[in-house]
Amino acid sequence: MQAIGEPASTRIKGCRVRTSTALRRMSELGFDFAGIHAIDSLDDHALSAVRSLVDVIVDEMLTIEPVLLTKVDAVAPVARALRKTGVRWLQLHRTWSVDGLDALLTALRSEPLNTKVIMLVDPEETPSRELTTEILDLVDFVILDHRQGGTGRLLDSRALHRTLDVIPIDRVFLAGGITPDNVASLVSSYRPYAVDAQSSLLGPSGDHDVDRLVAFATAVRRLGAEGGAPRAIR
Ligand SMILES: O=C(O)c1ccccc1N[C@@H]1O[C@H](COP(=O)(O)O)[C@@H](O)[C@H]1O
Repeated sequence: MQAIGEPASTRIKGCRVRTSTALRRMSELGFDFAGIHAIDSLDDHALSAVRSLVDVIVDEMLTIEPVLLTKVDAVAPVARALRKTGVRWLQLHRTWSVDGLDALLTALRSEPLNTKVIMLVDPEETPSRELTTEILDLVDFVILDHRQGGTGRLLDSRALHRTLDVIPIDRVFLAGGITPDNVASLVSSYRPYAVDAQSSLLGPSGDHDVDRLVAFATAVRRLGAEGGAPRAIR
């Protein structure tokens, strides 16, 4: 995986990874991040499923970073989940209060994991400039997506542009309806730190579809190899 701060092409995150097969395939294809869901609960059952995927990454030395994705918004269970699974990247798919976030980060600082936090900002909710700036002061990255998540719908472009006036693009995971067909154009236009896709990578069975994974990774990597298309004027 590319290191933070390295000038590099846009990273790729694939979400809702549930099987070791999908994990291996994504790693082989050069996906940088695997989003592993524990959306509504961080109980032992959910954490053991996350842990078994993390074990595959560690045991097989896969070059993909697991991201724990949750809507749980309480400090103790989130800190425990990271401790129990060994995951170092956390996606909070819910807007925390600034005080809550502060408490979480204080708790995480006492852990040895050096967790990177990605927090949801939904551009269509027109977050205030002040709130967005406060969030940016606390977290490492934001994910721009619909609050609901997993919608397969693109963000409204005017709302997206408004939000990107406040958030540096190299701290953005861009999500929401990104597909193998539209990802090249979005990367060329915005050059986010990472693109994130879920619905478009799943086949009818709900599992990751190999052809879609290949098409998605190829579309992003081809741009990187070409040095990227010129940034679009917004
Ligand atoms: O997929 C879900 O059900 C989900 C539920 C709650 C929060 C996030 C969820 N999914 C995340 O949504 C983005 C984008 O998905 P899509 O490409 O638009 O389908 C991705 O990070 C998913 O992990």
